[in-house]
Amino acid sequence: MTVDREILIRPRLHSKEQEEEIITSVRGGKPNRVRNARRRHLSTGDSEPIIRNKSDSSKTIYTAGRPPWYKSDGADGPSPLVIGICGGSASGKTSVAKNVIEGIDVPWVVLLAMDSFYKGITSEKDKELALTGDYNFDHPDAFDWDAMVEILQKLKEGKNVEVPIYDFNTHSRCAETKTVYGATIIIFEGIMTFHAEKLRELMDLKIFVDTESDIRLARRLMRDISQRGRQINDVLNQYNRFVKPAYEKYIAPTYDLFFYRLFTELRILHADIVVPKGGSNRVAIDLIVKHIRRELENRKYRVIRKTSIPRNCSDPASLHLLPQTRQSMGIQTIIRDKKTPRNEFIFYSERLMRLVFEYALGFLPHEAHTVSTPQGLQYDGVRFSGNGLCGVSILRAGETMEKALMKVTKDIRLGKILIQNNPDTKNPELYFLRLPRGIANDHCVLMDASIATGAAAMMAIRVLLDHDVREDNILLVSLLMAAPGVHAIAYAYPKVKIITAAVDQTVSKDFHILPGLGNFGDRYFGTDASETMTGIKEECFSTETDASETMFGIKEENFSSE
Ligand SMILES: Nc1ncnc2c1ncn2[C@@H]1O[C@H](COP(=O)(O)OP(=O)(O)O)[C@@H](O)[C@H]1O
Ligand SMILES: O=c1ccn([C@@H]2O[C@H](COP(=O)(O)O)[C@@H](O)[C@H]2O)c(=O)[nH]1
Repeated sequence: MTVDREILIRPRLHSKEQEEEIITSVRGGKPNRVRNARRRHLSTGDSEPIIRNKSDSSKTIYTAGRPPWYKSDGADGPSPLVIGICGGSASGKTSVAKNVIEGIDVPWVVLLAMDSFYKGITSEKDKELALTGDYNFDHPDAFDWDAMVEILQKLKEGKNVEVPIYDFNTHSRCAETKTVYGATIIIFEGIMTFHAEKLRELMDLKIFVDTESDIRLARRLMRDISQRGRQINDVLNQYNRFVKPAYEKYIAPTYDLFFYRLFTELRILHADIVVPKGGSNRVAIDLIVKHIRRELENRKYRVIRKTSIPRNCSDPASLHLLPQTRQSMGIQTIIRDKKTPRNEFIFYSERLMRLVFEYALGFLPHEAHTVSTPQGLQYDGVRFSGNGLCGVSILRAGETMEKALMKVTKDIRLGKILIQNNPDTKNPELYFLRLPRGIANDHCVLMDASIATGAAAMMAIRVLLDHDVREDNILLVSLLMAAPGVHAIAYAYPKVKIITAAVDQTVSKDFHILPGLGNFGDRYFGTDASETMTGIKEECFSTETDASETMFGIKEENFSSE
């Protein structure tokens, strides 16, 4: 397993040390709260959980999975396709996985490494053995099989999981874990991925990467010396004592008839496809990609949005509804009225925004704070006790809320996310991203004027999490939400506080909130729906970005807004 510089998105602000941190990244998503600039070799955790598609730079793939769109009520949704990739150490498993991911071109993919499940060593004696290549990491007993099965099973069910992170330098698990979400496709790669029956049962396709032993040894020598801090003699010793025999006994018999006959009592042939020459075998990769695409088509992959909720389903604990006073009800009545002219619609919706923001700010952490009044007396009050506060709008309707947020919060830093539905796949896609600098330590007010199925909001939450914002530091604020959207978001992200002025019960088949208030953006901006798609993008890119800076089709920019 190696670091591929090319496929990482690197935001431009990084200093040399931060850059160092990024290129130490390995496969998968971002380690939680890993802030170590020291170059480390970890089992998992690309610093940016994104892969750029080399053949089409406008496509972006999220390798830490996608939010569990399905099962907002524990119900259906197509099961993800699980692909197992097995092969000897340094055979090119990771390279094959990445080439396949780029070829299949779906936005949400989980890339999980078996290395993450090494038990690791704790005793001083074992550490000394590991140093000289005398500890056996190539035996099934070196892995935590129960954790592997549990995590893969959960991902297959669309749930999010905490994946351990393994440090090859210290031969131990890191304190941090990495949050990974279920996805359309889950790729699980490692030296013994076909070893356990319970794991094999979860796999829909089993690929074996077959690379000559001398090439594997040469690659391993280079990798272990340059990335895992080993000495040449120790690498050779470990290879001869453990890696080679384990390959012949546990790995090769899962696909190779010769070794299978030698160890027939242990293994049967499991691989569906054998890829000779690994990642450079374009023909094999193309065939695999075609097969996977056909499978996905058969499974009818779509973001299935919930347009209803089960009967008697109570409100989730994370939902906070603005107190329904006559004042807020009166404003709602005006903005829901189709006869309300645009200037009044803007005026009253902005009033409602201020009310809902004031209410939302009450959910931020506060601490006791005493001040002296001009009369020389003390007043025991409270003040905001968080690190910082920022607002992020989901374009375009969320942008209408920025002015109201700035009226109630002084000097707030703002960011924007543009998410649009792909008209063919109906999947939400990320087009534009501009987040305030240092957002990871902030409480973040995520805003959208109306939320129907919750798909765009969930993607936006996911983007914030990918930028290290803590789930419990996110306040999702809107004027109107549909109940199915509330439940879907609360199920996927239970720690996000959902704050809204109103909840309507129904979403129509074409994803309109009923009774609703119409298309908020169109009514606010005075546009009509047919102009909306192109209008938003042009508006967004012409005012906020420099097209030359657009990376990989998504503009990702960190800035501080004064
Ligand atoms: N087809 C190839 N040609 C040249 N080098 C390769 C090829 N495939 C992989 N490598 C290199 O070999 C090393 C191991 O590859 P990797 O995909 O990480 O293997 P694994 O995941 O099986 O350990 C890496 O340094 C990688 O860049
Ligand atoms: O602490 C450790 C854990 C594992 N290894 C070696 O790693 C390879 C598996 O990783 P690949 O990326 O698939 O090559 C395995 O052969 C172990 O020998 C280690 O050296 N130290």
